[in-house]
Amino acid sequence: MAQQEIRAQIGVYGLGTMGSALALNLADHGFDVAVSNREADWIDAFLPEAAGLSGNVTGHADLADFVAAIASPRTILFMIPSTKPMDMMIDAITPLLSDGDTIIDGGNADFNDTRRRSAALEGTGIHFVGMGVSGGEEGARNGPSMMVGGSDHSWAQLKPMAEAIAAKFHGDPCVAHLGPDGAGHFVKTVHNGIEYADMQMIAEVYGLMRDQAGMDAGQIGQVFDGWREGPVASYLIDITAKALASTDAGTGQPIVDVIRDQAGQKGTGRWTLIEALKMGQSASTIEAAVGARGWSSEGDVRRAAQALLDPATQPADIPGTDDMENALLAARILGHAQGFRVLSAASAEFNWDLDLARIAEIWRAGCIIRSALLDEFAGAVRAGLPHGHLILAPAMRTRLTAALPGLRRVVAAAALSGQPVPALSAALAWHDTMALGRGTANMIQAQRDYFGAHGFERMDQDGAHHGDWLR
Ligand SMILES: NC(=O)C1=CN([C@@H]2O[C@H](COP(=O)(O)OP(=O)(O)OC[C@H]3O[C@@H](n4cnc5c(N)ncnc54)[C@H](OP(=O)(O)O)[C@@H]3O)[C@@H](O)[C@H]2O)C=CC1
Ligand SMILES: O=C(CO)[C@H](O)[C@H](O)COP(=O)(O)O
Repeated sequence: MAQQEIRAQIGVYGLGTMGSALALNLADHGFDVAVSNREADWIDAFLPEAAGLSGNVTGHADLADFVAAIASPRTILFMIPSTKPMDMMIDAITPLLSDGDTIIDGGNADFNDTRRRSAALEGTGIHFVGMGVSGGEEGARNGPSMMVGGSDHSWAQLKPMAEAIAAKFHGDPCVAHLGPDGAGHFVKTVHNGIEYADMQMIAEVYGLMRDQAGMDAGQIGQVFDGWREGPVASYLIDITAKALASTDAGTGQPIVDVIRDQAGQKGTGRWTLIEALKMGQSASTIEAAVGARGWSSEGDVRRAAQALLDPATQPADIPGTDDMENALLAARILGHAQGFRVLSAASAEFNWDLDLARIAEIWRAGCIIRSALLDEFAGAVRAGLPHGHLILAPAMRTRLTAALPGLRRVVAAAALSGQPVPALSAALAWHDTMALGRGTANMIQAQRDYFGAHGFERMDQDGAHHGDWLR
């Protein structure tokens, strides 16, 4: 067969961490892959890695050659920054494409951009897919979780390849077509928001052990190692245990002890919040996590403030590690419940008809937030959420009743001893807000009516009312 007759089933553009791993995963599963990259050197460096895999991998420095190497209708996956570079690449590649071809943005995109790009290509015959990919480099290489938004036509093209390379939970591929345009990227954004909250909660418990219980990294690592099999078992607990056991080659110290306490962020956590707030939702655990990353960047101020601020700490019994495990368990349920609530609101807002149970199912393996609890979440969502809330599902109520005492003791001890636990506190405060039939918003309404004549509803009469305020 002549060389030009061999056409790849998929093109992968962008051979960075994620693109190269996904291309290798595809080739490992027998798919023929055409690859390209802005800097051609990366293509030459990449191709030897793909040698010997079952699929044929060809490299193409020229964009037109890359497109020509892919069988029609084409499926082209971009793993590049989903910001300006994605717009530039859409502009560059679109004139080379034909009716029925699909461009996939597999990066972490703001779903508003995905909707804009989908709308711009509407009617051109070219389809646009926003696909969230989770699992980091290792997941991309060996089985990620993927959240797809786009047309049925594109999904039909992509499905066999996506299902083959996805992580499997008891044989079920962790990938699904979740809706049109921005649905996949929105779900990935909320996944990352939950990821932020979970990471922050773990960091807070680590802080209690380090700063209040006086444990060193090795000792804390052993506690997390012991949690790898229990109810809080998760990928993030796993890597926390491994990170705590890792040593810095240069100094011989635990590596966590030489890392500056300043967290980076690329936007997905913040986007979750922005979208939640726009829809009148509060994802307070995620907000606490995003805020904590923000405050962490003010290291110089915090070091100066430590000498100036008196925390007026009070004696506290530092809870044992069983309480801390329960605190993480309860807070993880509450954090996920907020995430699912945001998804549910977005589904209604954008008419996506998101299948929340399927979303929970495709998060059971491959993704960063995979955990022992996710199968329980999936079961609870599939059974139907009372009043639309995960925390009201019978299995979750049972779990919360057992774990909340630990969360309360941890938050109380942290407050007394001056240890910041913003995400754990936010989780508890949200639980208690939801558990209080008569809250305190009557006072907010009184104040609003007092200063602004905004009116209020009464419990005993219909209609809008004003108070006879003393002035
Ligand atoms: N790393 C992770 O854990 C995860 C990342 N993602 C997302 O995947 C995408 C890729 O991330 P990752 O692989 O980590 O990033 P890398 O930095 O490893 O690679 C970035 C890739 O984008 C290319 N690129 C950058 N700018 C441009 C441009 N202007 N035009 C064309 N190509 C460009 C780079 O090409 P060049 O070699 O020429 O610089 C390179 O191939 C991002 O959207 C990221 O958010 C999603 C899930 C997890
Ligand atoms: O999508 C991911 C994991 O799911 C990426 O690793 C992402 O970069 C994580 O977000 P941030 O860099 O803001 O911590």
